[in-house]
Amino acid sequence: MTTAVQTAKIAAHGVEKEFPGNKVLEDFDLQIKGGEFLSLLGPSGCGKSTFLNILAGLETYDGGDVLVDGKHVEGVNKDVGVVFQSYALFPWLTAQKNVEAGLKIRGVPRKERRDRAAEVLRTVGLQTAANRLPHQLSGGMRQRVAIARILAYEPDVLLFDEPFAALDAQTREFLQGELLRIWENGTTKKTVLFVTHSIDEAIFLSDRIAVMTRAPGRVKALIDVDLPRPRTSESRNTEDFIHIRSQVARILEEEVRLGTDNH
Ligand SMILES: Nc1ncnc2c1ncn2[C@@H]1O[C@H](COP(=O)(O)OP(=O)(O)OP(=O)(O)O)[C@@H](O)[C@H]1O
Repeated sequence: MTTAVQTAKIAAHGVEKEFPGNKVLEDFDLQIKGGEFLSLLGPSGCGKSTFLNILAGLETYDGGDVLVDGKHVEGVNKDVGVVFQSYALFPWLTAQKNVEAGLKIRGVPRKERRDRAAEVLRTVGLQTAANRLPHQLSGGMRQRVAIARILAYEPDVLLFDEPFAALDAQTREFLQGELLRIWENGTTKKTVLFVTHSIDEAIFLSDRIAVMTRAPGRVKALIDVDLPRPRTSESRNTEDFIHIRSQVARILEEEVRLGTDNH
């Protein structure tokens, strides 16, 4: 194992994963530094979610190494926060209680649960909606509750699996900005893996983008996103942004075309 693998916050080395009759990950290598925001892009079905689930301990793997803080991932890792596309909120609990539920599982005492939930709901701009049930919230608000729920227990590592994919374009851009604000203002920078299909979303948010091959997936290219922070909606119109977009699109298109040529 190389030194880089040992010192990275997240390290995947030679990861193999096969579902029955379906090789999904093959020789998958990726290192993410502590405090880095990395997005994972790739053709549909290339194994992005599978890798994220492996990191969260929700899925097993067949070979290679997957390490967080130098330790092999074995079983569900409570120090890792995951936000999925579907909000996964308890429909019968208010926003406040949904956030508290995550803390309860971790054994946080009641008073502290209440205070911390109120604080993170403020952080995501939902203080006035704390007593509403999920069906009384918009999609964007529900996803903010899901983000608040993981922020409440302060994991070092945040994993996002297309969290904004179900939202309208305007809400999506708004929440991208909000997520960056929260991440950039955190007292300790969290390490983020963000799975998305949107090239623009990946560029706007990330320090680096990993582009995967079609299945069986491995990392095909790593692209640095050297846009200054804090980023604003203006960042999206800069020459650098547009240049990175065409670079990433070219790599992705090549992979998708190779896939169709084979069928
Ligand atoms: N639990 C499972 N059992 C069997 N096959 C699975 C399972 N989970 C995923 N797969 C298959 O593994 C492959 C990779 O799926 P995965 O969801 O990781 O891809 P993805 O890159 O996230 O795709 P998308 O971009 O379309 O969301 C797909 O062919 C999928 O059908």
